[in-house]
Amino acid sequence: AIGAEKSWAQSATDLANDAKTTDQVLTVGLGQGQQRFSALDKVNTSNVKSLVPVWNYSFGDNRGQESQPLVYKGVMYVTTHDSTHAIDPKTGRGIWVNKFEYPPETPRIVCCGIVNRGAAIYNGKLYRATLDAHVVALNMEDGTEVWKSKAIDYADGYSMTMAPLIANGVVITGISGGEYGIRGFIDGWDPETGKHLWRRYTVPAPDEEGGDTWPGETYKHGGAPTWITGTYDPELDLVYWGAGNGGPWNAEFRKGDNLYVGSVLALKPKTGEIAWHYQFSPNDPYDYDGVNENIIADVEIDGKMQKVIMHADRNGYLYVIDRTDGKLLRASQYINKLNWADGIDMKTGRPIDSALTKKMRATGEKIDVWPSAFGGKNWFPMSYSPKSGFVYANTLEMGMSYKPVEPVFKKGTFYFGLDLAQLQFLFPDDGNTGYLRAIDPLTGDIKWEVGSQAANWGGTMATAGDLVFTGTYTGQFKAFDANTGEEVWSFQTGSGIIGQPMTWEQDGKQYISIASGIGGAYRNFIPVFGAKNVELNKLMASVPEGGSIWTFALQ
Ligand SMILES: O=C(O)c1cc(C(=O)O)c2c(n1)C(=O)C(=O)c1cc(C(=O)O)[nH]c1-2
Repeated sequence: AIGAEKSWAQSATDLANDAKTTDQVLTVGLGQGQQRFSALDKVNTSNVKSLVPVWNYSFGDNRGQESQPLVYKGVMYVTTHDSTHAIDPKTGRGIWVNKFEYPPETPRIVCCGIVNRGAAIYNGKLYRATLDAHVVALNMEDGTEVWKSKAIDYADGYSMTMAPLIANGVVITGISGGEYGIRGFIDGWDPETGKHLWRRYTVPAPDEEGGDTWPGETYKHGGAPTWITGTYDPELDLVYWGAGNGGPWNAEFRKGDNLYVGSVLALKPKTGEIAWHYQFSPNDPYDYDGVNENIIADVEIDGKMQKVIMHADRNGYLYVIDRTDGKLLRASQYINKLNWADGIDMKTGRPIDSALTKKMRATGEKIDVWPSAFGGKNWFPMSYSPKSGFVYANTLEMGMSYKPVEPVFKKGTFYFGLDLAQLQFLFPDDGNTGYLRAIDPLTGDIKWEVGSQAANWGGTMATAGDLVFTGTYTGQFKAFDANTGEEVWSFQTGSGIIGQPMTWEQDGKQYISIASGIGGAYRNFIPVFGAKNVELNKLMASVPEGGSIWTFALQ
């Protein structure tokens, strides 16, 4: 049988080396630091024109496909919202499928897309989360369930879409539900038994540190969801995990900084203890979340090598932060239009409220704010190439009309405190709702950009072959020259792409994979809150559903 000789030796060392070992991909992000950079250069700018599909595997599922596949010892593992698949990565033949059910009412408490973003693997088991807020371990050999542990009751507005993270022998998971007035947290689990080890609330109780940043009982529905997988630095033994928007969005009913809304937390993986935090958007009135990925890199800044994380926040600023202590090193605007703030105060690390935000806070008047609640970049991860020194990000150019009103908490329903009848997405005159951008993380300079009418909603991957791969909403999987932005290859995958590219090598050949299958928040919300953009809606409606995974190699 395929993979029968496996020793299941993947360990903490294998995980730490994942970015270097090109014959396997053990982690979402192509390494614990999630640079999404591959050292493979067999496919490069001079031969990428000969990239052709090797196989296509159907999930038999019409939901959005956001999962990044993993490859270990000649088997590919990929997740959907309700199934996990093991596939022979050379032929696309299925090996096993684990299909599971969640209560049919679950989608009602999922804000943005019936999706799953991937799995983690460790010591012979594959870990994933379920939409109804469970964590599951599967036997990698045959897909049977080893354990299943409940994180929390989905009926209270909690769900799970992220991939788990393995750090220092602990399975770590976050939670979704920021639109439903949850109280966010991060959990640690025992990988062998599924025993719950610790919970770190991302909204502190009144008697905990940071508890005084929440008035009265507001912390109970304070949000700060943790729906994007964190990164791990084994040397510092710190996990970097984002905490999202406040509940309700309307911040006048929770005056204060509201820790740890819109923040990155540095956690000790064994205990969940907080080593430091940095808050991107104190009080966050606009659903700017703070959950986006934190890429680990070592870069020269001010004449010395520094251990940093890079983070393109939904609030429109790209941050470089010292990952040893949380000190802000750089912050630069990475989108065209931003009017909620006048910049970041480099001394305090805090954004400076613009006159517009001050007016909204003082009067409660309707405003047109940029970026929109989707942010300058949503969940779809950027990549960082240590070769070029640039990050490659799919960015968004949208604003929103925003009218705060008094919030009403009702279990399992949207907790916004906004007049939804007046919530509208706003679009730039030139018709580009998003750009793929090569950005210098230290200056914010944009080296090149490629605009799209329907914004790209998937991740990017950079390679040593000087290529950047990403997919489009309308279904083309594309490669760009990392240095010039020239489109050098394209293939239509049949449905829209909102997945995360990955690559590995097997028997001397480089393979590149991407899931195709439209869905996610852009699909769900643009037709409702962006209905005035008739052309965009027509284009988006023309994209057929259909979940599958494609794998490519040189002819
Ligand atoms: O606050 C949350 O808990 C939460 C969860 C999720 C999710 O789990 O997918 C999204 C968001 N928020 C969100 O704000 C958002 O824009 C978003 C986009 C998507 C997607 O899959 O396209 N998910 C989510």
